[in-house]
Amino acid sequence: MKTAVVEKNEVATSSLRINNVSKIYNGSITALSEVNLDIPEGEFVSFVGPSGCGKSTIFKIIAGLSEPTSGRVEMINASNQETMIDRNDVGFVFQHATLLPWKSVLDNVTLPLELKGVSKHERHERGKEVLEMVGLAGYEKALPRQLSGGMQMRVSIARSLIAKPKLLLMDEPFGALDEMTRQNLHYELLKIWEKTGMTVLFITHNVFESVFLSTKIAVMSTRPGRITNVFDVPEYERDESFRSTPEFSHLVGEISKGLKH
Ligand SMILES: Nc1ncnc2c1ncn2[C@@H]1O[C@H](COP(=O)(O)OP(=O)(O)OP(=O)(O)O)[C@@H](O)[C@H]1O
Repeated sequence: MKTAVVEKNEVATSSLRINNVSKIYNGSITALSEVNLDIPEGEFVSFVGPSGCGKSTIFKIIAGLSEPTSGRVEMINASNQETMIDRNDVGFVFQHATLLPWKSVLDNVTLPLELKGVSKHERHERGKEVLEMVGLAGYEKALPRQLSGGMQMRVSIARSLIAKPKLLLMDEPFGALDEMTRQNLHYELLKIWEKTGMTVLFITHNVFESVFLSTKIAVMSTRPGRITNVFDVPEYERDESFRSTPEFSHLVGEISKGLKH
Protein backbone atom coordinates (compact mmCIF):
# COMPACT_ATOMS: atom_id res chain seq x y z
CA MET A 1 0.00 0.00 0.00
CA LYS A 2 1.25 3.48 -0.79
CA THR A 3 1.86 5.46 2.35
CA ALA A 4 3.93 8.35 3.62
CA VAL A 5 4.22 9.68 7.14
CA VAL A 6 4.07 13.43 7.18
CA GLU A 7 5.77 14.89 10.19
CA LYS A 8 6.70 18.42 10.98
CA ASN A 9 10.36 19.14 11.39
CA GLU A 10 10.62 19.64 15.16
CA VAL A 11 14.28 20.66 15.02
CA ALA A 12 13.98 23.43 12.47
CA THR A 13 16.96 25.72 12.79
CA SER A 14 15.87 28.40 10.36
CA SER A 15 12.73 29.87 8.88
CA LEU A 16 11.70 31.58 5.71
CA ARG A 17 10.00 34.82 6.70
CA ILE A 18 7.57 36.66 4.43
CA ASN A 19 7.69 40.00 6.19
CA ASN A 20 4.92 42.51 5.45
CA VAL A 21 5.21 42.02 1.70
CA SER A 22 3.12 44.18 -0.63
CA LYS A 23 3.29 44.26 -4.40
CA ILE A 24 1.69 46.91 -6.61
CA TYR A 25 2.04 46.39 -10.35
CA ASN A 26 2.20 49.42 -12.64
CA GLY A 27 1.46 51.76 -9.72
CA SER A 28 -2.17 50.64 -9.57
CA ILE A 29 -2.74 46.86 -9.33
CA THR A 30 -2.37 45.75 -5.72
CA ALA A 31 -1.45 42.09 -6.16
CA LEU A 32 -0.34 41.61 -2.52
CA SER A 33 -1.06 43.62 0.58
CA GLU A 34 0.96 43.19 3.79
CA VAL A 35 1.49 39.45 3.54
CA ASN A 36 3.18 37.86 6.58
CA LEU A 37 4.11 34.23 7.10
CA ASP A 38 6.88 32.36 8.90
CA ILE A 39 7.77 28.98 7.44
CA PRO A 40 10.16 26.82 9.52
CA GLU A 41 12.57 24.80 7.38
CA GLY A 42 11.33 21.38 6.37
CA GLU A 43 7.64 22.30 6.28
CA PHE A 44 5.32 21.58 3.36
CA VAL A 45 3.14 24.67 2.93
CA SER A 46 0.34 24.99 0.39
CA PHE A 47 -1.08 28.31 -0.80
CA VAL A 48 -4.71 28.13 -1.88
CA GLY A 49 -6.86 30.97 -3.08
CA PRO A 50 -8.92 32.27 -5.98
CA SER A 51 -7.39 33.15 -9.30
CA GLY A 52 -5.57 36.47 -9.13
CA CYS A 53 -5.01 36.53 -5.34
CA GLY A 54 -1.26 36.82 -5.80
CA LYS A 55 -0.01 33.26 -5.27
CA SER A 56 2.39 33.32 -8.22
CA THR A 57 3.48 36.83 -7.28
CA ILE A 58 4.56 35.65 -3.82
CA PHE A 59 6.55 32.81 -5.41
CA LYS A 60 8.27 35.17 -7.85
CA ILE A 61 9.26 37.42 -4.95
CA ILE A 62 10.59 34.48 -2.91
CA ALA A 63 12.55 33.23 -5.92
CA GLY A 64 14.01 36.68 -6.51
CA LEU A 65 12.35 37.01 -9.93
CA SER A 66 10.33 40.04 -8.80
CA GLU A 67 10.94 42.76 -6.20
CA PRO A 68 8.30 43.52 -3.56
CA THR A 69 6.99 47.10 -3.55
CA SER A 70 7.45 47.05 0.22
CA GLY A 71 8.41 44.47 2.84
CA ARG A 72 10.89 41.66 2.29
CA VAL A 73 11.43 37.93 2.24
CA GLU A 74 14.34 36.71 4.33
CA MET A 75 15.78 33.74 6.15
CA ILE A 76 15.91 33.81 9.95
CA ASN A 77 18.69 31.60 11.28
CA ALA A 78 18.93 29.73 14.59
CA SER A 79 20.36 32.82 16.32
CA ASN A 80 17.40 34.88 15.11
CA GLN A 81 19.54 36.79 12.62
CA GLU A 82 18.20 37.79 9.24
CA THR A 83 20.03 36.50 6.19
CA MET A 84 19.33 36.71 2.47
CA ILE A 85 17.88 33.73 0.62
CA ASP A 86 20.62 32.05 -1.41
CA ARG A 87 19.01 31.75 -4.86
CA ASN A 88 21.15 28.67 -5.50
CA ASP A 89 19.14 26.94 -2.79
CA VAL A 90 15.80 27.52 -4.56
CA GLY A 91 14.22 25.12 -7.07
CA PHE A 92 11.14 25.89 -9.17
CA VAL A 93 8.52 23.61 -10.75
CA PHE A 94 5.79 25.09 -12.98
CA GLN A 95 2.42 23.79 -14.14
CA HIS A 96 3.87 22.78 -17.50
CA ALA A 97 6.97 20.64 -17.61
CA THR A 98 8.73 23.01 -20.10
CA LEU A 99 11.19 20.38 -21.34
CA LEU A 100 13.43 20.87 -24.34
CA PRO A 101 11.88 18.53 -26.95
CA TRP A 102 15.14 17.75 -28.77
CA LYS A 103 17.03 16.78 -25.61
CA SER A 104 16.87 13.38 -23.90
CA VAL A 105 15.34 13.00 -20.45
CA LEU A 106 18.83 12.82 -18.91
CA ASP A 107 20.02 15.93 -20.75
CA ASN A 108 16.88 17.86 -19.75
CA VAL A 109 17.30 16.90 -16.11
CA THR A 110 21.00 17.77 -16.02
CA LEU A 111 20.65 21.07 -17.90
CA PRO A 112 20.98 23.24 -14.75
CA LEU A 113 24.31 21.53 -13.97
CA GLU A 114 25.47 21.85 -17.59
CA LEU A 115 24.81 25.60 -17.40
CA LYS A 116 26.94 25.71 -14.24
CA GLY A 117 29.81 23.96 -16.05
CA VAL A 118 29.65 20.72 -14.04
CA SER A 119 31.51 17.84 -15.74
CA LYS A 120 29.52 15.40 -17.86
CA HIS A 121 30.42 12.45 -15.66
CA GLU A 122 29.28 14.19 -12.48
CA ARG A 123 26.05 15.53 -13.95
CA HIS A 124 25.13 12.14 -15.41
CA GLU A 125 25.72 10.45 -12.05
CA ARG A 126 23.54 13.03 -10.31
CA GLY A 127 20.97 12.91 -13.13
CA LYS A 128 20.55 9.16 -12.73
CA GLU A 129 20.15 9.62 -8.98
CA VAL A 130 17.29 12.13 -9.31
CA LEU A 131 15.59 10.14 -12.08
CA GLU A 132 15.61 7.19 -9.71
CA MET A 133 14.05 9.42 -7.02
CA VAL A 134 11.13 10.31 -9.29
CA GLY A 135 10.63 6.73 -10.49
CA LEU A 136 12.08 7.21 -13.98
CA ALA A 137 15.20 5.02 -13.84
CA GLY A 138 15.67 3.49 -17.31
CA TYR A 139 14.17 6.47 -19.18
CA GLU A 140 17.43 8.41 -19.48
CA LYS A 141 17.57 8.23 -23.28
CA ALA A 142 13.87 8.82 -23.97
CA LEU A 143 12.71 12.05 -25.58
CA PRO A 144 9.99 14.13 -23.87
CA ARG A 145 7.40 13.35 -26.60
CA GLN A 146 7.70 9.64 -25.78
CA LEU A 147 6.49 10.27 -22.22
CA SER A 148 3.01 10.75 -20.73
CA GLY A 149 2.07 14.07 -19.10
CA GLY A 150 2.70 12.60 -15.63
CA MET A 151 6.14 11.31 -16.65
CA GLN A 152 7.04 14.69 -18.14
CA MET A 153 6.14 16.28 -14.80
CA ARG A 154 8.40 13.76 -13.05
CA VAL A 155 11.23 14.87 -15.35
CA SER A 156 10.50 18.48 -14.48
CA ILE A 157 10.59 17.63 -10.75
CA ALA A 158 13.86 15.72 -11.23
CA ARG A 159 15.36 18.76 -12.98
CA SER A 160 14.36 20.96 -10.04
CA LEU A 161 16.04 18.53 -7.60
CA ILE A 162 19.32 18.23 -9.47
CA ALA A 163 20.97 21.15 -7.68
CA LYS A 164 19.80 19.89 -4.25
CA PRO A 165 17.57 22.86 -3.39
CA LYS A 166 16.74 23.55 0.24
CA LEU A 167 13.54 25.28 -0.84
CA LEU A 168 11.30 23.98 -3.62
CA LEU A 169 8.60 26.25 -5.08
CA MET A 170 5.89 24.36 -6.97
CA ASP A 171 3.38 26.52 -8.88
CA GLU A 172 0.34 24.30 -9.58
CA PRO A 173 2.54 21.43 -10.75
CA PHE A 174 -0.26 18.86 -11.02
CA GLY A 175 -3.01 21.19 -12.32
CA ALA A 176 -2.94 19.76 -15.84
CA LEU A 177 -2.85 16.07 -14.85
CA ASP A 178 -5.64 13.52 -14.51
CA GLU A 179 -6.74 12.51 -11.00
CA MET A 180 -4.99 9.10 -10.90
CA THR A 181 -1.68 10.51 -12.11
CA ARG A 182 -2.04 13.40 -9.69
CA GLN A 183 -2.61 11.05 -6.73
CA ASN A 184 0.37 8.87 -7.68
CA LEU A 185 2.55 11.95 -7.84
CA HIS A 186 1.34 13.02 -4.39
CA TYR A 187 2.97 9.90 -2.89
CA GLU A 188 6.13 10.35 -4.93
CA LEU A 189 6.42 13.98 -3.90
CA LEU A 190 5.88 13.18 -0.20
CA LYS A 191 8.58 10.50 -0.39
CA ILE A 192 11.01 12.96 -1.98
CA TRP A 193 10.14 15.59 0.61
CA GLU A 194 10.75 13.11 3.46
CA LYS A 195 14.03 11.93 1.95
CA THR A 196 15.48 15.37 1.25
CA GLY A 197 14.11 17.32 4.23
CA MET A 198 13.69 20.38 2.00
CA THR A 199 11.02 23.02 2.52
CA VAL A 200 8.26 22.78 -0.10
CA LEU A 201 5.92 25.65 -1.01
CA PHE A 202 3.07 24.49 -3.21
CA ILE A 203 0.37 26.42 -5.07
CA THR A 204 -2.87 24.64 -5.82
CA HIS A 205 -6.54 25.36 -6.48
CA ASN A 206 -7.37 21.92 -5.16
CA VAL A 207 -8.26 21.95 -1.45
CA PHE A 208 -8.16 18.12 -1.21
CA GLU A 209 -4.65 18.11 -2.61
CA SER A 210 -3.53 20.79 -0.16
CA VAL A 211 -4.83 18.84 2.86
CA PHE A 212 -3.32 15.58 1.66
CA LEU A 213 0.15 17.01 1.12
CA SER A 214 0.77 19.80 3.57
CA THR A 215 1.85 20.49 7.12
CA LYS A 216 0.42 23.99 6.83
CA ILE A 217 -2.06 25.66 4.46
CA ALA A 218 -2.19 29.40 3.80
CA VAL A 219 -5.57 30.55 2.50
CA MET A 220 -5.49 33.74 0.44
CA SER A 221 -8.12 36.22 -0.61
CA THR A 222 -8.19 38.52 -3.58
CA ARG A 223 -8.42 42.34 -3.94
CA PRO A 224 -6.12 42.89 -2.30
CA GLY A 225 -4.20 39.62 -2.15
CA ARG A 226 -3.53 38.67 1.44
CA ILE A 227 -3.32 35.63 3.70
CA THR A 228 -6.62 35.40 5.56
CA ASN A 229 -6.14 32.09 7.38
CA VAL A 230 -3.41 29.61 8.16
CA PHE A 231 -4.33 26.00 8.96
CA ASP A 232 -1.97 23.53 10.60
CA VAL A 233 -2.50 19.98 9.43
CA PRO A 234 -2.01 17.42 12.23
CA GLU A 235 0.56 14.65 11.74
CA TYR A 236 -0.87 11.47 10.30
CA GLU A 237 -0.05 8.77 7.85
CA ARG A 238 -0.93 9.67 4.28
CA ASP A 239 -2.44 6.63 2.70
CA GLU A 240 -5.61 6.00 0.74
CA SER A 241 -7.73 5.66 3.88
CA PHE A 242 -6.70 9.13 5.06
CA ARG A 243 -8.77 10.72 2.30
CA SER A 244 -11.95 9.29 3.84
CA THR A 245 -11.28 10.15 7.50
CA PRO A 246 -13.43 12.70 9.39
CA GLU A 247 -10.25 14.78 10.05
CA PHE A 248 -9.60 15.07 6.33
CA SER A 249 -13.20 16.07 5.53
CA HIS A 250 -13.25 18.53 8.43
CA LEU A 251 -10.15 20.36 7.22
CA VAL A 252 -11.36 20.39 3.62
CA GLY A 253 -14.63 21.92 4.87
CA GLU A 254 -12.90 24.57 7.01
CA ILE A 255 -10.55 25.62 4.20
CA SER A 256 -13.37 25.71 1.65
CA LYS A 257 -15.34 27.95 4.02
CA GLY A 258 -12.26 30.16 4.43
CA LEU A 259 -11.99 30.51 0.66
CA LYS A 260 -15.50 31.96 0.46
CA HIS A 261 -14.70 34.89 2.77
N1 LIG B 1 3.45 41.47 -14.51
C1 LIG B 1 2.27 41.92 -14.13
N2 LIG B 1 1.84 43.14 -14.47
C2 LIG B 1 0.64 43.60 -14.06
N3 LIG B 1 -0.23 42.90 -13.30
C3 LIG B 1 0.15 41.67 -12.93
C4 LIG B 1 1.41 41.11 -13.33
N4 LIG B 1 1.50 39.86 -12.81
C5 LIG B 1 0.36 39.65 -12.13
N5 LIG B 1 -0.46 40.72 -12.20
C6 LIG B 1 -1.77 40.89 -11.55
O1 LIG B 1 -1.58 40.70 -10.15
C7 LIG B 1 -2.65 39.94 -9.58
C8 LIG B 1 -2.09 38.68 -8.95
O2 LIG B 1 -1.57 37.82 -9.99
P1 LIG B 1 -0.95 36.39 -9.70
O3 LIG B 1 -0.59 35.79 -11.01
O4 LIG B 1 0.12 36.51 -8.68
O5 LIG B 1 -2.21 35.63 -9.07
P2 LIG B 1 -2.46 34.07 -8.85
O6 LIG B 1 -3.14 33.93 -7.55
O7 LIG B 1 -1.18 33.32 -9.03
O8 LIG B 1 -3.46 33.74 -10.04
P3 LIG B 1 -3.75 32.33 -10.78
O9 LIG B 1 -4.29 31.41 -9.72
O10 LIG B 1 -4.78 32.69 -11.82
O11 LIG B 1 -2.46 31.87 -11.37
C9 LIG B 1 -3.62 39.69 -10.72
O12 LIG B 1 -4.62 40.69 -10.68
C10 LIG B 1 -2.77 39.82 -11.97
O13 LIG B 1 -3.54 40.24 -13.07
